[in-house]
This record gives sequence, C-alpha cells and structure tokens, in this order.
Amino acid sequence: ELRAPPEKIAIIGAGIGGTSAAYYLRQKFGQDVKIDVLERGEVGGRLATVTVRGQEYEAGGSVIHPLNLHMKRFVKDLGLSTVQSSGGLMGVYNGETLVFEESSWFIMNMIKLIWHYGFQSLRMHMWVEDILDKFMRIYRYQSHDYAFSSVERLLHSLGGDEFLGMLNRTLLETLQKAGFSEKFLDEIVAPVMRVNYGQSMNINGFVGAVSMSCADSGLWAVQGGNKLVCSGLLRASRSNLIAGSVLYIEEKTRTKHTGNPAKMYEVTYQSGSETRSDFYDIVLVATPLNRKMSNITFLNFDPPIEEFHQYYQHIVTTLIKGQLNSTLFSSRALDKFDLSTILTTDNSDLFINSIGIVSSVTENDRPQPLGDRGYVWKIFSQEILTKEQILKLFLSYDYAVKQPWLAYPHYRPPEKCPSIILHDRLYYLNGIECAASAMEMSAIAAHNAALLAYHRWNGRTDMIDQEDLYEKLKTEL
Ligand SMILES: Cc1cc2nc3c(=O)[nH]c(=O)nc-3n(C[C@H](O)[C@H](O)[C@H](O)COP(=O)(O)OP(=O)(O)OC[C@H]3O[C@@H](n4cnc5c(N)ncnc54)[C@H](O)[C@@H]3O)c2cc1C
Ligand SMILES: CC(C)=CCC/C(C)=C/CC/C(C)=C/CSC[C@H](N)C(=O)O
Repeated sequence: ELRAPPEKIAIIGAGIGGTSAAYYLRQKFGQDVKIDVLERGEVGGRLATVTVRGQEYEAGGSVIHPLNLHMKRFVKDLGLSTVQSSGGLMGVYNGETLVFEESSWFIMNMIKLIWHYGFQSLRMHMWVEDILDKFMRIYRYQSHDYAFSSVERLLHSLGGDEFLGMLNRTLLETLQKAGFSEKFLDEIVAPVMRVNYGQSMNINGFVGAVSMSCADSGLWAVQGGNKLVCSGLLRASRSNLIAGSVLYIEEKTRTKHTGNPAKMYEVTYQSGSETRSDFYDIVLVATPLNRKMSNITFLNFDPPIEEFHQYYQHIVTTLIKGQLNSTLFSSRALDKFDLSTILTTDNSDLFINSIGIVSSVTENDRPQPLGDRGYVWKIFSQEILTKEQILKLFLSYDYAVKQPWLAYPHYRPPEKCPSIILHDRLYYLNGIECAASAMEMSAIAAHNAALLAYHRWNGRTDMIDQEDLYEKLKTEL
C-alpha cells in the first residue's frame, strides 16, 4: 500500500538534470505534489546558446547520440524538432602538420584509415559498440522502475566488474591493454578526448568510451537549442521555477497541517536582495556540489554531509565568424582547404583543443557561410584566446564571442563517485558525472533519483539495488 505523496519537493538547478528530475518526479508522485525548481542562473545550465550576428549557436552541450533514449523521448513528448549534426571532413593537427585527413569518398576514407592504422578503427568501433550495448540496459531497468542507491551499483548492474574496472583505470591503460597501437591512440583517440572533454587519455575508460561514441554517425541536436528541452520539461511537469541561489539546506522538525510533527528540509536561498526559505519533504540537488559551482552549505546534519571537492575542468568555447587561416594547418590556401573540423594531438604547445565550422541552432543542413566573411567557427581551448591567437587562426574576423565554463569533471581514475543518497530524503544527481558527463547521463541520474525517492518514500526496498537484473528481466519476457 502506498503512503500519501509528499507535499513539497525542491529541486536545486534547472539544467537538464534538474528539469528531467521534475518530469520523472511528477510521473511517479502524481499531480498533487508541489515541485519547486530553484535556479540561480538561466534555465538550461550547461545547455546554453550564444548569439553571433543574429543567429544562435550552441555554446555548451551540443550533440546528442542517436541511442540517448531519454533525450529522444523528451524531444518527442515535448513536440520539439531535431537537427542533424553536420558531418564535414575532419583532420588532425599535431602542431606542425595534419597527421590525418578525412576524405569525402567513403572508400578512400576506409583505405586511408587502414593504410594509417590497420584495422584499429574498426576494432575501436566494436569496442565502443560492446560498451554501448551494455549501457543500453539502463533503459530497460528504468522502464521497469528499478533504482540504484549509488553510481557504482548502477554501473555494475549494466556492465558488471568490467564497467567498474573502467572507472578505476585510465583510458590509455585500458586501450593499451586491449592492444591498440600508440600511433592510433595519439593521432585519433587523444584528439577525440581533447575535443570532447578537454583532457588527455588519462581520463577514466568509461568516459573515454562515451567520448569515442561521438564518432558514430547520426548525432543530433534540438532545433532552436538544446536548452528548449529544459524549459519544456519544466512546463510539462508543471513545476514552479524560483529564481534564487540556494545557500543552505538544514533538516528541521516541523508541525504539518495535520498537526503531526515531521522531519523536513529547510532550503534557504537568496533571491535578489532578499533571503528566503521554505520547507520540503524531499530535496534533489541537481548541480555539481563544490564551492566554485554551487556553494551550498549543509547545516546541522548528523552525521555531517561530506564536503565535495571535485575539480571541474576549465574550458572556453569561442565562436568566431571569420576566414580561417588555413595555411596554419596545411600548405593549401582556403579555397583548396576542405576540412570543417580540425582536432589536435596532445601537444602542450597548442593553444586550441579543436576548431570546427558550426551550424546555427535553426540550420538543418550543412552550415552556410554568413555573408562574404566566412563561416562561424567553434573553438575549444583551455584558456581565453588572446587577440593575437585569434589573429593567428583567422585571416580576418568580424565577431568573436567567448564563453568560459567549468565544463565537466577533471577525470583522474580511480574514480570514487559521490553518494546519491546524501541524507534520508536528500538526493544528489551530479555524482554520475564522475563516470561521464553528458546530457543523457544527467537524465539517467534524474530518472534514477526520482525512482529512488519514490521507492524510499513508499518503503519499496525491493525495487532498489536488485542484483542480476539483466537475467531477471530476460526471463520475465
Ligand atoms: C562546453 C561544453 C560542451 C558539452 N558538450 C556536450 C555534448 O555535446 N553532448 C552532451 O551530451 N553533453 C555535453 N556537455 C555536457 C553537458 O552539457 C552536461 O553534462 C549537462 O548539461 C549537465 O547538466 P546538469 O543539469 O546536470 O548540470 P547543469 O547544466 O550544470 O545545471 C545545474 C544548474 O544548477 C544551477 N545552480 C548551481 N548552483 C545553484 C544554487 N546554489 N542555487 C540554485 N541553482 C544553482 C546552475 O546555474 C545550473 O543551471 C558539454 C558541456 C560543456 C560545458
Ligand atoms: C551517454 C552516452 C552513451 C553517449 C553520449 C555521447 C555524447 C554525445 C557525449 C558528449 C561528450 C561531450 C562532453 C562533448 C563535448 S564537445 C561536443 C561537440 N564536439 C562540439 O563541438 O560541441
């Protein structure tokens, strides 16, 4: 028998994690519960666009994998449209020369890859596919309402000791052990890690596999901007958005309107010049917990809630409309230069991680040049680019917009993921980023936290941390 639903739930953060949590909590707890989403910045968080000459471009989370089923479902349920991420040709620059260049002919490309790296790229594709196959089990578990109390248990249920092992070893160790050559790792794998996570092959093997999956075809984005999913989910869940920066969370005993005392969480937040607070039965924290990013203090918890010190990688996205100085990368002049993305090898002398032509959030086709002064290029770098650096990259440019981020965890295996259950009815979503940071990972964490909160509220421990779920659900068919 189910207990009466909670009266009020707070979610801190209106990024994809917080807004999908609102959506799944509404599904589980029904229409009567009041859901407040507290956000101190913009709805969308790390899903954000910037405007270049009147057009919007993704500056944060931009591409979505075709097998990211939560994101797919949100887009469908919210009636949004999608755009395909434009392919274009990719090259890899090592600071002196292009060590690899894609060809527009499929066969030619295959021959080039085999010539350079033997069958390593095919083996890599198979390695990623095997991991994705296991990863996809999460959708089955979640559709049957199963939840996990820790990131490690969730990953173990998907890929057993192999997945936990990937969290504890570097991608480099994992792939060397699997027999990949140094040349392939340096010229293909390391550049993919640099464009996606701004880090070397010393990240954990799991996030390495997630990052390599971006080489698959069929990547897509939301027409109008990925952040539209967040505002759509807030609306669909009929949550109440509160503009405010959460300062403290404290457990207190309150007398409910039934006259009974109950343990609740007091959430104190700054809204403009005012400090306000409210009481909640359940709280979900959907932002990375550290001083630099959220600065939330947990007051008077016994035992105290641990301090989180996870270091997030500083990355700068720069969008520039201009004419590329192609001679920086090759001897060919711009009219003969057909690459639209240039990745870089792990060379500390380079001041960029990658540079590529991007489409605006409304373009559904190949990117178009904006007027006569070239395409819009997206550059990822560790530091803010100086004018001199921009002038090295471009023959001319007429607009540059820079967006710095604390983007994703600085991965340093072995990873110890933060707890999901911080206290009795206080949950933390972003611990999942220690395995891999991506929109879909936040959506998975949100669904899991909503199920976990629901089962724990109703005392349904049988739905939490079930072992051998894969086998159990197979025989259930
Ligand atoms: C440059 C870049 C490129 C990326 N590219 C991709 C990609 O192509 N594909 C992909 O899948 N992922 C990508 N990612 C990762 C993806 O964007 C993130 O994993 C995801 O958006 C995280 O969502 P979240 O809701 O968990 O966190 P966030 O989006 O960070 O949301 C947390 C929210 O909480 C708010 N907040 C923080 N503290 C407080 C407080 N005290 N009180 C109230 N509100 C607070 C913040 O303002 C923020 O809005 C990229 C990230 C970056 C930075
Ligand atoms: C979670 C799974 C199985 C797959 C997600 C794959 C994916 C889309 C990962 C995103 C990785 C990431 C942080 C990319 C950042 S850069 C993206 C893009 N190259 C750009 O130019 O913006």
